[in-house]
Amino acid sequence: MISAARLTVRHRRMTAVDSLDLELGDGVHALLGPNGAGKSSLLRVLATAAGAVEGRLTLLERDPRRPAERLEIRRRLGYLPQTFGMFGGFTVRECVTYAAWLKDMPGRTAPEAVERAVREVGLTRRIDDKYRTLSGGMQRRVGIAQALVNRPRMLLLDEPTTGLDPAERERFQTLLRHLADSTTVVLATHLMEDVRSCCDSAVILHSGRKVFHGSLEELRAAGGYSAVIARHD
Ligand SMILES: Nc1ncnc2c1ncn2[C@@H]1O[C@H](COP(=O)(O)OP(=O)(O)OP(=O)(O)O)[C@@H](O)[C@H]1O
Repeated sequence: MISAARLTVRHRRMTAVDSLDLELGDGVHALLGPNGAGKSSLLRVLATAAGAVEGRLTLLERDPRRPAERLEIRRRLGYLPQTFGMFGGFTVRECVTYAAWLKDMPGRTAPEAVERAVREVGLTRRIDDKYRTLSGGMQRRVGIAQALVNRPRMLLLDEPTTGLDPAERERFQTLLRHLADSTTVVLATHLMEDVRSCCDSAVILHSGRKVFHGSLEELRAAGGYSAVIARHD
């Protein structure tokens, strides 16, 4: 559950997210908008990786400004940033175990959770291979496994399907549909195919402002993504 009121994010003098009001519950929510609209900036704040400068934010009924509550949020969070790197010498298992450790998962449940997450992204055969020996799409899937390992209640994905082959993209969309019942998923993407196949609703940002929030039917009724953007250009 994500609840934001007049949330504002700035990079120096540039306002990346401007006075955003947003309520998101369980389900898969597309976060759309042109390059530079503020999607990644918003996701970083929702992931508690950066602070908002103004406004109110509640994540999973907790206040991320309070250190103890922020820790509780992080334990229940999965975040795949737009770009990420791992130590090339780590194996897939070690990369995902490292994420489990950062999320404070109990040592006795972590190994099984790591294997499950690696299976969910289809990398079981490569689990003991080094990260640097994987293809770009496979490295992306390691990032997805890291985000999934703690069975997060809130899952934030910044362009997760970039570089995935069609079969893996489909597997990923199916996985998100399974998670939708019990997880608040925010999926920043430029791919309308991802939106159509697995999202319940769409939020469109334009120059840091929310210009649309509704179901996919409502988006169609509004003329589709391009029409909404054109009205605000
Ligand atoms: N670290 C930073 N320092 C300064 N400005 C930044 C920084 N990160 C983002 N910005 C600016 O904030 C605005 C929003 O960028 P952001 O990356 O959030 O957009 P986006 O919607 O994710 O774009 P894209 O679709 O290209 O990934 C842009 O104008 C960008 O130049």
